[in-house]
Amino acid sequence: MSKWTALKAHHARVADRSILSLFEADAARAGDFSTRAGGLLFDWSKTNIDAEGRALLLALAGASGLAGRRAAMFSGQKINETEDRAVLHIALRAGEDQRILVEDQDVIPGISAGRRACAAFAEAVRSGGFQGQGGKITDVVNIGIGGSDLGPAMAVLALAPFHDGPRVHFVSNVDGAHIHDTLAGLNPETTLVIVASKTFTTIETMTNADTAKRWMAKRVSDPGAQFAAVSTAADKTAGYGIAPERVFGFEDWVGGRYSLWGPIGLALMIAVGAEDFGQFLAGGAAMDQHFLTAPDAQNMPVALALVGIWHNQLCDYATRAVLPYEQRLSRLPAYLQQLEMESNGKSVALDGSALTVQSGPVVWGEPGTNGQHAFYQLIHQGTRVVPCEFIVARHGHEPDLAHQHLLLVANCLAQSEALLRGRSLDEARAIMAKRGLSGAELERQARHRVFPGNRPTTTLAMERLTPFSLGQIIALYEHRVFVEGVILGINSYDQWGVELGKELALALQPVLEGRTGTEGKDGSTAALVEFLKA
Ligand SMILES: O=P(O)(O)OC[C@H]1O[C@](O)(CO)[C@@H](O)[C@@H]1O
Repeated sequence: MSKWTALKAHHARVADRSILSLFEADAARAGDFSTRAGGLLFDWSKTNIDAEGRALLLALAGASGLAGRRAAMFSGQKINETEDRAVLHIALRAGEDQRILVEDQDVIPGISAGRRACAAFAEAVRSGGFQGQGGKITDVVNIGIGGSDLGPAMAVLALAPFHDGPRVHFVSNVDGAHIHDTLAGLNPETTLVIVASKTFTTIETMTNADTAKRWMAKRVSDPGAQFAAVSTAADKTAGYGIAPERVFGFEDWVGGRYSLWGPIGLALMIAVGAEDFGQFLAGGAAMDQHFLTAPDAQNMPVALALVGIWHNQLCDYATRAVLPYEQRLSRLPAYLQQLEMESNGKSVALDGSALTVQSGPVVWGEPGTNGQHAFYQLIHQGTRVVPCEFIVARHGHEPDLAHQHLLLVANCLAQSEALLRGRSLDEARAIMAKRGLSGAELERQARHRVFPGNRPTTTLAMERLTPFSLGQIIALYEHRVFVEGVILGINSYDQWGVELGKELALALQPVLEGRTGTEGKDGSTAALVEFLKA
């Protein structure tokens, strides 16, 4: 029997079981289904996975070649086969004493030199050693999209309590409203623009960079002097007129959505300083060590992946909600959408054959408690089950507002408890009876107040959101995506699915300008062009 078949048979046997019954049968369950790594706690006991299910999932992971693929990634082998590239974001946070070879070349010295160059520039911007035409830099605008935006934007917000540098803004959308509203109120003479693009060809980024240059040129005699670039394409940055000392390069074996750890993190480094950025890297490196050395059964990224596989593949839950009870992680769901969906949203296996399992799930979410007053209604009482992943810290950063943090934590725990327990019809009837209802009206009202419960959740808990713990969490999710991708048998590191839309958008520009016609377009697109063309 294949590992998948065995798992499916097990799932069929336990699918209708109540998760609460697992706690009743095993007093030690919470500890047994919790995984710890460097101060983080991942509680996956509020799922329907039992000891047998876990053993079968671990066997599946083992049989998928996880150990070999992990070793291959960490040793610089070209596991991104469709792009013929190594996958080495882990090298960006590795210590200077490590050696990682790509085609017999140690990549660590180059990474260390790049890190030092970024740190020197970031510190110069922060201290005033680097100035704009109008003096010390007050504002930094990072222009990038996808992996060149979501990571730094998420992390800059997450680490707000550590900011002591200039204000940092992010422009990503080609919608002119984004750059217009961001630049409004900024002083071009004290603004630094970072053009962040791995390829330096992305149309949104290059269009916004041109707009920023024109805005700056109105007040600054040499706008290029207040531009920096982060890219793998040194030839293109030079062509754009940015002096080489402000160009920070990285290698093509760093995928866009995995690039926050290197020069793409420049905006973060300017905001919090090189030392705190180093702590962020240290957190990521600590998670790497854990992932490499902890046995699979005690391995946190593996645990997250097994829960993900169980819910997506066995239970057929098509989405998962990421719900940080931490306002400053409000961009984390968007960041994870790219990380997870661009990585594991594929229909083809490594060998080019059609995938025989589902691709990765839809990832979405919002911070708690806001979500509670918006979409949790469906999570509690809707007909579809949405596995929820809660994230919470023991402490906030506002000692004067500790009572608010306590309320936040109470809400987080209450949600997973409510989703586990639910409320039975009898309990709802008792509540209605207490309110003085009886008969058919009591019955009718009680039915609306039933919570089915038995809805799976996990909770990732930490001491406090710091540069180090943020690094741990981001690396944790990266490795989770890797493990899920290995189990699904796909390449998590290419993204061919983004190409077609880009090509068609380019072709539609002259059609919308009226320079070419709508021949060959489907009826809907042609009609929309007619309606929307300027
Ligand atoms: O950094 P670049 O090359 O501008 O690309 C931005 C983003 O665009 C994508 O290629 C998707 O369109 C992402 O993978 C990438 O993060």
